[in-house]
Amino acid sequence: MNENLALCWYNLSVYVTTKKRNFYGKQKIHRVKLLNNVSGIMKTGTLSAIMGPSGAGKTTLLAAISQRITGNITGEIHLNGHPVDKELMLKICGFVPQKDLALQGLTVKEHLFFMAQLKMDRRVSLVQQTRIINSLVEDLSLKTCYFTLLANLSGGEEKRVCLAVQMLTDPPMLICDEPTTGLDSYTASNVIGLLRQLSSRGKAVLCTVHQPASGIFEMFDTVSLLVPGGRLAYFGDVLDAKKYFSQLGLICPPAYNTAEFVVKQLNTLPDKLHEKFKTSNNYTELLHEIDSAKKSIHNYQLVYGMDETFLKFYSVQKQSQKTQLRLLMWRSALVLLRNFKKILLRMVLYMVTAILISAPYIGTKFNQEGIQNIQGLNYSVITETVFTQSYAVMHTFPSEIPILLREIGNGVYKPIPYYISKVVLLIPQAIIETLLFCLIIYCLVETKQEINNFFVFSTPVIISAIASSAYGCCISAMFDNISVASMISVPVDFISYTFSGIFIQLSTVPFYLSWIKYISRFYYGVEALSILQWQNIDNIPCSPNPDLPCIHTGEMVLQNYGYKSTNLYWDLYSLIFMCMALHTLGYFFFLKRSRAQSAY
Ligand SMILES: Nc1ncnc2c1ncn2[C@@H]1O[C@H](COP(=O)(O)OP(=O)(O)OP(=O)(O)O)[C@@H](O)[C@H]1O
Repeated sequence: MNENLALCWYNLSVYVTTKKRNFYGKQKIHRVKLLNNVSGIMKTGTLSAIMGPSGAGKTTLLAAISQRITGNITGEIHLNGHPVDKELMLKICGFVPQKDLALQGLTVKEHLFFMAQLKMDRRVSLVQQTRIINSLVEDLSLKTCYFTLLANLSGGEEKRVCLAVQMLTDPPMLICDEPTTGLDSYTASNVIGLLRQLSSRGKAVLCTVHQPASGIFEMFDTVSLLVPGGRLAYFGDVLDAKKYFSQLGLICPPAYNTAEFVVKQLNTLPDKLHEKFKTSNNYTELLHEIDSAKKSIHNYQLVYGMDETFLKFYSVQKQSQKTQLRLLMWRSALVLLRNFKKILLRMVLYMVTAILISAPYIGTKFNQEGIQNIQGLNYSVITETVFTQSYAVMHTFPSEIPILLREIGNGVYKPIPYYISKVVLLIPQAIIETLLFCLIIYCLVETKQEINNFFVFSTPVIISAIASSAYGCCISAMFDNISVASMISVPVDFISYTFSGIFIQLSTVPFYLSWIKYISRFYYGVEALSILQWQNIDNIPCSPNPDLPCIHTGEMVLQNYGYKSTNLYWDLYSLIFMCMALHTLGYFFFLKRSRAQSAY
């Protein structure tokens, strides 16, 4: 990229709304200003820094400039004189976040190829992709960790992998949030050296640095200094910063780290430094520079209403949603297989539970006493299945959500292929686990009088399992916090299983509560299993004691629990409908969150 690009931001402010409760529990909405009229500029061939105390608003400024924030932004952002929109910024500006999020079960090679296929133009062949990846691996010294799992990378390697991912599309601008945090001074210097190289090759690079070690600060060309409240305290050449501070009477002692000195002043005199800067020559120069950068508009031609410089980024053809789905399924399956031990442990625990559940019912006779036992077993089978499948998804899905919301926010793929890939992988998992679970119970307990086919016995259980994993998906898409999801789920589940028909004769439930059974995952499963168990049975032996009541037929058993023998297909179809409704709801919650989430 040889063109001279200039991205300038003028009087940029960012607001967010926060909710606070007062002493009486009344909710008040506050509008908080995170950035306060900040201006600055970044240009091709320069390495710029943003520095300031923790919480000053450095990350917020980067996110606002790169248009990856969802808060309310005011002010102007111009690229070569044109107001720049989010779509273009996502395409031309790579963003390396402070904490990279990626599925840790992939190796560096797998992660780079996965990202290359989704981020690059789909017309780029695999051979070309490999060539680009190899050259990035060489440039960023990633050869030694090319086959290492992301989970095992060192801090410096992690930053370089993240940089490589952003470099795949060769964006002319690169924004890095604290690329040196957590690194020793040698590695930090290497990372900044790398960014320096990229800027000298014609990229505009901007990054935040917390407190750079001596020598690192001087590697930057320009610096923006922020004080708490997101206010600008300096913008200008790094080498002039020391002079500027000494003009204010703040003299950096000899042999003292300039960056450390500057940050100390920002912490101790925030208001004074902000006020002084607004009346300084540096600020006037900055405004003048922004003004002339805006006027460079005349040098660029518009083609189809777009700046011709960026036409190639607009014409990038992303992978189709079908290919995105295939790639996402490949990634999820790989991570799943790498977690083989966890899956095995889960499977073993599930099978042990099946044995423990069956144990009290082994030897159950088909007589009056056996009725309660068989119904108890039906209830245990469905309850265990519903809980296991719901809570397994509720605990695995949220851990991935921050990663994929960021990937979706950065335009790597669309929400729908991700959601489908997740569901498509969850279904076979639920089927296999439930089949093995049912097999153990079917073999250990003699409930085969009527259910003489194992697959008939397991069908309602499997459908309950699939509907329950849909419930888990829906709840975890709804809440970003697993503890809130669990808190909501516990009373919902408690009410649902109360209406399964085991604890209460369903026909005696008052009409204003009877609807609850229709939203109970437990009710449909237990009723379906009971119908399969008892339908067509008319020879249940009575107790030898003539004083005890006798239930002769299966129909009577069903009536006793408030179930209807004609409801079998209604139960199964209701579970299928519930599954589809929960996934649709889950997808919409997921979509809503992906739109509201900042992509940094
Ligand atoms: N969504 C939000 N709602 C409310 N406050 C927020 C939100 N995002 C950030 N803040 C607040 O804005 C301030 C600036 O945050 P930011 O992350 O930009 O700081 P920073 O300078 O990058 O800090 P650090 O160096 O510690 O990473 C902080 O006080 C933070 O708590």
